[in-house]
Amino acid sequence: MESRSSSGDMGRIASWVKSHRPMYDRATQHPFVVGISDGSVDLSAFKRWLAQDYIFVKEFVPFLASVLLKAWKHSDDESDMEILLGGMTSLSDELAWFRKEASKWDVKLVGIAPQQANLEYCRFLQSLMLPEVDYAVAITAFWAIETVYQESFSLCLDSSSKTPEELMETCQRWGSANFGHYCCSLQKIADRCLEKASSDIIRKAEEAFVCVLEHEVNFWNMSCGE
Ligand SMILES: Cc1ncc(CO)c(N)n1
Repeated sequence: MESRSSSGDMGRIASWVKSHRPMYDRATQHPFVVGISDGSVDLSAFKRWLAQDYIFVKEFVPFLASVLLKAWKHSDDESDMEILLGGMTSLSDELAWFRKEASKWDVKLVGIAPQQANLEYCRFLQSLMLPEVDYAVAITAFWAIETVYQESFSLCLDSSSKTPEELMETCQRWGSANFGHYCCSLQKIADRCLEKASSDIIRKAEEAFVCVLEHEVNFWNMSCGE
């Protein structure tokens, strides 16, 4: 009998992580994050990341709103809405956390210009907000964006890591088991949508996944000051 998908028992998402492993690892084990986990991170790089990520997360709100709208229109599973709404709540929390963290580090958040890599990433988000972008494509990108941070920062919480105490809160925000659980829920939604998607949509979703990985690497590079 023919298997359910070209990837056999593995969901689409897991099969893409496998087939794009080198790029996935570049995004989730970047020197910036490795530097946090071994304590060698340059604090001026961390501060640059903090201010730039605040700009990014503000753009992430309308992106998530567009995903919510697509779920409302096209999802056949009511629980998607609940999961995404939970994500919206944590974004509101996250923005408040950025302001608190910035004041702790004496980092300015107002009047900061987004750097090139950030601008390009935000532009990519905007392209995914268009109504003609399929729910399956948007939710795949959303899963990927959250998961890169989850994998990255959970590395900094490993028992063998030497993450500086003052950076632990940052790492816990995205690296926690709770956030990991949320990413798994997003993966299940994406896999379910992709199971029913046309080959054209599947191709676009894979492209969006790879684009997210590239933008994430560029974002880390920018934070390192490259
Ligand atoms: C650049 C970037 N990627 C992912 C996340 C996760 O929300 C974030 N805050 N910033």
